[in-house]
Amino acid sequence: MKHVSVIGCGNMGGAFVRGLAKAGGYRVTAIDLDPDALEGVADAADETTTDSAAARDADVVVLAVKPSVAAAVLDDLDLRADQTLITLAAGVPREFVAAQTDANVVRIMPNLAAETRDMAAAATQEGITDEVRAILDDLGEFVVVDESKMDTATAVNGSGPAFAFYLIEAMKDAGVDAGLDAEQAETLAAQTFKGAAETVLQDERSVDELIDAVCSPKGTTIEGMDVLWDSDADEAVRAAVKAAERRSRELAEEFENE
Ligand SMILES: NC(=O)C1=CN([C@@H]2O[C@H](COP(=O)(O)OP(=O)(O)OC[C@H]3O[C@@H](n4cnc5c(N)ncnc54)[C@H](OP(=O)(O)O)[C@@H]3O)[C@@H](O)[C@H]2O)C=CC1
Ligand SMILES: O=C(O)[C@@H]1CCC=N1
Repeated sequence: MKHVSVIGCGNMGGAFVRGLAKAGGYRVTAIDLDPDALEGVADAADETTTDSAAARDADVVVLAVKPSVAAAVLDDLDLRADQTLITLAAGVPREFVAAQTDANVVRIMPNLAAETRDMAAAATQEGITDEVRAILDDLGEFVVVDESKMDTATAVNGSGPAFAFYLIEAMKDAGVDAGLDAEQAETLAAQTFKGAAETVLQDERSVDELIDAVCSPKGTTIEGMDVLWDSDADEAVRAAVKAAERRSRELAEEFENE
């Protein structure tokens, strides 16, 4: 059984802890300075502690604190060369982390769906091991990218859930405005996004072919698609991704200047 310690059990670290607990086969230690954060993962973790020294007992340590406190946490950690440290802080270069620990370091960009084991993650080739691959497999889907692509991955799959939540809400609101019950509209909108995503992942057809499959001749969908094709909706999504990517680059520059 692999022993994984998660340092920082807020939104992302907490999702990691709960996802690993659901996957099974892991001993999970949750580490956070905030007792409320530990309370939030107490049901899922095998043990909780405020003492970061506990990370020395793990095979794999997940550093899930804010980029601004990563350096201070690393300063206190005294990991061994036979341990792997997964860093997931946005904009924090792998080399910055590797320079402060003896552990093998891999940088990943995960997302909140670690909790339901539907995570999309990007990982650097450098530092990836079979045990890291197994963890990422257990929490969803992952791709290996060159670290130069990490700012883009941060925007697409790290920030991406927020963009998808926004689109689901827009679909839900449209249903509510037209008279659907709010709870039912949320179920229909969210399940539609989930089903569409699953279809894209599993179906051999391209997205254009799938759109075509939904558009019956002279039917309803083509009327809605004409509105979308004539709009700037795709431009707005691109602009959101670009803005998040730019911020990831800015964060990285702050670390490169340290
Ligand atoms: N949120 C997301 O969807 C994603 C986040 N990330 C990355 O994950 C990291 C964490 O983000 P997020 O989970 O949103 O942040 P949160 O603030 O929700 O969680 C961070 C947690 O770390 C705790 N913490 C602070 N200092 C220490 C310390 N020295 N030792 C142990 N724990 C500490 C915080 O406690 P306190 O609140 O008391 O400070 C908090 O509970 C960031 O680097 C972010 O870039 C990556 C992908 C997606
Ligand atoms: O907003 C952020 O900075 C973090 C990184 C990706 C998702 N959340």
